[in-house]
Amino acid sequence: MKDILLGVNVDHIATLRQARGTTYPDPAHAASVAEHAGADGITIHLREDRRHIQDRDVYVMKETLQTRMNLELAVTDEMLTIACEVKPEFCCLVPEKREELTTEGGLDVAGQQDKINQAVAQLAAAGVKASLFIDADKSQIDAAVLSQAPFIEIHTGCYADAPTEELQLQELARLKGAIEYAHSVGLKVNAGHGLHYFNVKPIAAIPEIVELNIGHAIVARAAIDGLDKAVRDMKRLMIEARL
Ligand SMILES: CC(=O)[C@@H](O)[C@H](O)COP(=O)(O)O
Ligand SMILES: NCC(=O)COP(=O)(O)O
Repeated sequence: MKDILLGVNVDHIATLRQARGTTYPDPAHAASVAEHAGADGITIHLREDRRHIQDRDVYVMKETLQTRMNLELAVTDEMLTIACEVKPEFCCLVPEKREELTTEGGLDVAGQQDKINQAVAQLAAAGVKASLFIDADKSQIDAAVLSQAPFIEIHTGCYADAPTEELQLQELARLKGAIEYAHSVGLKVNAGHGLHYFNVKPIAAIPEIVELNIGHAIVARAAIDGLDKAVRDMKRLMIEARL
C-alpha cells in the first residue's frame, strides 16, 4: 500500500481568533497539536486581506513547525516577496478574490503563463518548491508542466460541493482522469478543498495523490470533540471560585 500524506490547514483556527481580535486560539499552537497527532505538514493561506492568518503567524510558524510549511499565496509581488523571505518548503499559488467566502476555483495558469512561469522561477531561486492550485483541467495541467512547477494541488471543491450523488461520481471520475494525466506527465499531485469525514475516502484512494490538504472539517470536528472538556473546565473554575 502506498503512503498518503496529510497537510493540516490551520487557517480556520486563525479565523476564530480574528473574529474577536484576541491572541487565542493561536494557529501555531494548533499546528503543533496537529503535528503531534500525525500531520505530515501544515498549510496556511496568507490572504491579501489578512482575514485569518497574519504575517506574524507565518514568521512564527517558520520557527516552530517541526514538519514543513505549505504557504498558500496569491500571485502578487507582495506575496512572492514574503515567500522568498520566509522560504517555506512549499508555496502553493492560489487565485484570490477579496469578496469570496473561500477559494472558489483553480488558478488560471494557462491564461497567465508568463506571470506564473516567472513566479515559479522566483520561488525556485529562493529554494522554495512551487505548487499550483488548479482545477482538474487538461489545459491547466499542461500549463503547469510548462511553468516547471514540481507540484500541483487539484481543487476538489467541485467534487465536495456536488449537489447529488450522481454529479459527485461524475466529478470523482473527472478528478481521477486529471490526476492520472498529471502524474503521467511528471507532476507530483496533491489535492484538497472541501474534503470532510464523509467524502474523503474516494479521493484518498486515488493512488497518484501524494498529499491531501484538509482544514475546515478537521477544525470543525475539533471544536465539537473538544466542547465537552471545554465546558467542564469552565464550570470547574467557576465552582472553585466559590469554595
Ligand atoms: C486554497 C485553499 O483551498 C485554502 O486556502 C482554503 O481556501 C483555506 O480557507 P479559506 O478559503 O477560508 O481561506
Ligand atoms: N488547499 C486546500 C486546503 O488547504 C484546505 O481546504 P479546506 O479543507 O479548509 O476546505
